[in-house]
Parts: sequence; C-alpha cells; structure tokens
Amino acid sequence: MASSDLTSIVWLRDDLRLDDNPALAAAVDLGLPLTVVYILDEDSEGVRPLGSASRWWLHHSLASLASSLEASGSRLLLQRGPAEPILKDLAAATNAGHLFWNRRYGLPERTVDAAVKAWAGENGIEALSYQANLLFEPWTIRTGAGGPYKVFTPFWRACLASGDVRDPLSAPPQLPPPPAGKTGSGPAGDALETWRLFPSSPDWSGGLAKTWEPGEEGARQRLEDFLEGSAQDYGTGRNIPGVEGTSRLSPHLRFGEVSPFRVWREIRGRFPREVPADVGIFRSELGWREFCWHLLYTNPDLATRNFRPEFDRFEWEKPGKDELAAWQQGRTGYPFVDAGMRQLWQTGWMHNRVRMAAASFLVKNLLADWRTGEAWFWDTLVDADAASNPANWQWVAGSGADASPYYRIFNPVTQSKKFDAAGNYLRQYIPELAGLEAKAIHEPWKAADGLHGYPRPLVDLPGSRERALAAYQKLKDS
Ligand SMILES: Cc1cc2nc3c(=O)[nH]c(=O)nc-3n(C[C@H](O)[C@H](O)[C@H](O)COP(=O)(O)OP(=O)(O)OC[C@H]3O[C@@H](n4cnc5c(N)ncnc54)[C@H](O)[C@@H]3O)c2cc1C
Repeated sequence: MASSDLTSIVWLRDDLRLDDNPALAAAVDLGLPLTVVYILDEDSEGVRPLGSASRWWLHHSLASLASSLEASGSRLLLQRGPAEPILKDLAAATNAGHLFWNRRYGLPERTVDAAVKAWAGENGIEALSYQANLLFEPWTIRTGAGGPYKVFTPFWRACLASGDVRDPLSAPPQLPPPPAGKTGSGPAGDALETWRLFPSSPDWSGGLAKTWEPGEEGARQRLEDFLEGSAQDYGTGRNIPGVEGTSRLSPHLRFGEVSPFRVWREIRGRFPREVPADVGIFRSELGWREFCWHLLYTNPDLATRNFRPEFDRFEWEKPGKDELAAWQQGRTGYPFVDAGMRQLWQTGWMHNRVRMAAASFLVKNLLADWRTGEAWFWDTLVDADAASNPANWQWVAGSGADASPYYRIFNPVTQSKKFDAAGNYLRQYIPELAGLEAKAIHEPWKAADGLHGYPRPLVDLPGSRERALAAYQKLKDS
C-alpha cells in the first residue's frame, strides 16, 4: 500500500468511552481511516485476570461502546490474547502509521505498552499516549524530597497545588470509517458473545443487571443523578448504607466509562463560585482513587505484598473453610457484616462504610490474611480495581500506606447501630431479620422469639478483638 493509504489505530483499554477520550480525539483530528480495537489480554506476563463480576461488566460495557461507535460511523474490533503480537499483526493488516492510546499505570500493563511503543518506533509507526484516567499522573506528584507520597492528606494537597485540572474533551460527533482492507471488509474480530464473559451455569448476574447500566450512558446518568441529588448532603449521606448517599460511580470510573476530568468539570460547572463543603468531600474521595494509583505505581505488587514490610512477620490465622464461607456468604451472625456481604453477592457492589466493617471483621476478628479478602472482593466487585482494592484492604489491615491504626477494630454492632439505626439496610439484605424491630435487629441473638434461621455469631466479639490486639501488639514489640 502507498503511504497515502496509511491508517490509524486507537487501542482502547480502561477508557471505554467516546467522551473525553484524548487518544480517540487525536485520531479523529488526524482524519485517517481508523481501527478502534479492544484487546482482552489475560496472557501478557503479570496481567491480573479479571474477576467474575468485572467480566460481566466488561461484556455489557463493550456492547454499549460498540453501539456508540457504530452510531458514529465506526466499529469496535474485538481481539483476544497477548496485546503486543496482536497489535503488530493488526498494524500490518491495516497499514497503520499511527497508534493512539490512553495511559495505564500498573507495571505489567506499562511493560506491554513500552514494548509496543518501542516496536512502533523501530517500524516507522507513530505511537502516541495520553493522560485520560487519572487527574494527576503518579510521577508528577512528588514530596519535597522527590519521593512518592505515603500519606493521603499531603498527597492530595500537593495534587491540588500542582495546577488546574484540564477541561474534558467532547465526544467526536463523527468518527473516520474503518479501513476497508484488501478484502474490502477490514480485519475480522471476535464476536463478543464468544468471549463468554458472563456467567451461565448458574447465571448469578440477575441482581447485577437490575442494579447497573454499564456503559457511557449509564455513567452519565449516575453522575447527573448524584450531582442533582445526594451530592449536596454527601458528608452525612455517604455514611448511611440504607440510603443512596454516594455516587455509585466506581464501576463506571473503573472501566473508564466516565472520565475523572468530566466529573471534575461537572462539579465546577454546577458550583462555579464555590464548591460546597459536602461536594468538596466527594472530590477528596476522587483523590483517594488517585492516591491508590499513586501507591500502585510505586508499589506494583500492592495486591500481593505488604506495603509495610514488618507485616511480613504478622501471624495471620488460616480461617477454616466454614468460617471463610460464612464470611463470603453473609452468615457470620453479625447483621452489618452479613448485609454487606449479601449486597456484594447480589449487586456486585458494597457500601464503603460496610466494606470497612466487613474487611475489618475478616482480618481482625477472624485474623485472616488481608489477601484472602482482597481476592474475594476482586472476584465479586463490579468496581474491582487493581489499585483501590489492595490499597484499601491493606489500609484496613494496618499493613498499608496511611493505614488505619492497628488498635482500630470496627465493632459491627456499634457500626450498625450508628449508621443503620432503623435497620433499613439490614432488612433489605437479610430477610430472616425483616420482622425484628430496630431495637433488636442489630443483635438478633438476643431476640426473645429466636433467630428465624439466621445464624448465631461466628465468633465472640470481645474475645476475638483481644486476640487481634495481642497479635498486633506482638508484631509491634518484635
Ligand atoms: C476493603 C475495601 C475494598 C475496596 N475496593 C475497592 C475497589 O476495588 N474499587 C474501588 O473503586 N473502590 C474500592 N474501595 C473504596 C470504596 O469503597 C469505593 O470506591 C466506594 O464504595 C464506591 O462507591 P461510590 O462510587 O458510590 O463512591 P463515592 O463515595 O461516590 O466516591 C466517589 C469515587 O471516589 C473513589 N473512592 C471513594 N472512596 C475511595 C477509597 N476509599 N479508595 C479509593 N477510591 C475511592 C471511587 O472511585 C468512587 O467511585 C474499597 C474499600 C474498602 C474498604
């Protein structure tokens, strides 16, 4: 083919959107025939395969993206396997002269990207990458001494002082058509259904489908509903699991269906003079997301290694199969923990307040290694995130950056009484307890008329707390 027949490729990854997609916008500006490809890469070295709930989400997100691309005159090419050889073949098949993508921050992914970039350079292909999924790229935020931050507050202060957050780009109204190729039809891709990303026997995804609308439109709607509704009471509402007081944007952010730049801009647009304090708290939660990625960037094995190496000496107990199953299935006998774990199973999401209590119960009351819980959340959360999940688990365990102090052990009964006083959340997820009054529901084992099939407490709270404190003290003294 002549050089005038050159085409472009946009390689989409964790940025399944048309809006504020700098890689896509740059390719549109260039105007050459365009291949938009998504590669399901679970084969490149070190890449963590997606969990089951994430696979369900990905299926629907890709389906939604494919329709948007078609409506804009393009199409989504699906390929599966190690990204580097696939891209090489694709570039050859389409006579690509330009390759665009938005940056990723995990080490295995960066390694793949660097290899592709090097290969492109050697072969006369221009490979350009863009900032799209983090407001502040990890290497740009440094302490006075030049190192990475380990504590959130100064990290976030440094981010905010580092300059304005850029405005998001609009979705291109029209995309260049895909290249015709030698056969006139362009390279063939996989049919999404053949990837079998959703569960079949049994299909446990009914609750997920009822709860979520994966894709850009679902993300846009969530953001708008949140900013119009609970955002202004976020400071209080975010702690009450029985109400929809948080944005529920996490899976949309995880898959890049909405850009953090768009979220930031919508807040500024709605509150041009001054961002209300409650909305400011919400913005700093976005800051926690940035912080987790900052941590992962400098600690690539955050999901497998203690951030604080002294925790390598910590004496975790291996939970019995039944104990672990009771936690996973929401049968610990502590309603706050169980409601959370059942919410997770049914909807693929759990309220943050309850995540903290459920995680604390596993690592402190059962003294299980945080990696056990991290793996379960990785499999079951629709927002399972390579940075936020391990960073938060390590925060709860005390082994992480800016971690919760070791003596902080969430008491699931106190948490329940404080944050779900009327028991609405508990009743929603634990039908066995639906008949109990607010006074009795937090400690059902004390109820005069029995437990209605709900289990008795798996462990004694004061005893397991003492055991955890002793184990943590031993580590401190060693
Ligand atoms: C043990 C444990 C595991 C977690 N695993 C994940 C995970 O895999 N993926 C994930 O996105 N969040 C995780 N979180 C953080 C938090 O629970 C969720 O981000 C939040 O519940 C998502 O709901 P939301 O979108 O309504 O949040 P909102 O309160 O509306 O917050 C807005 C956004 O800020 C970010 N955010 C909020 N809190 C945190 C936080 N503590 N850490 C990092 N980012 C945050 C999320 O992107 C979230 O969508 C975990 C927390 C705990 C305690």
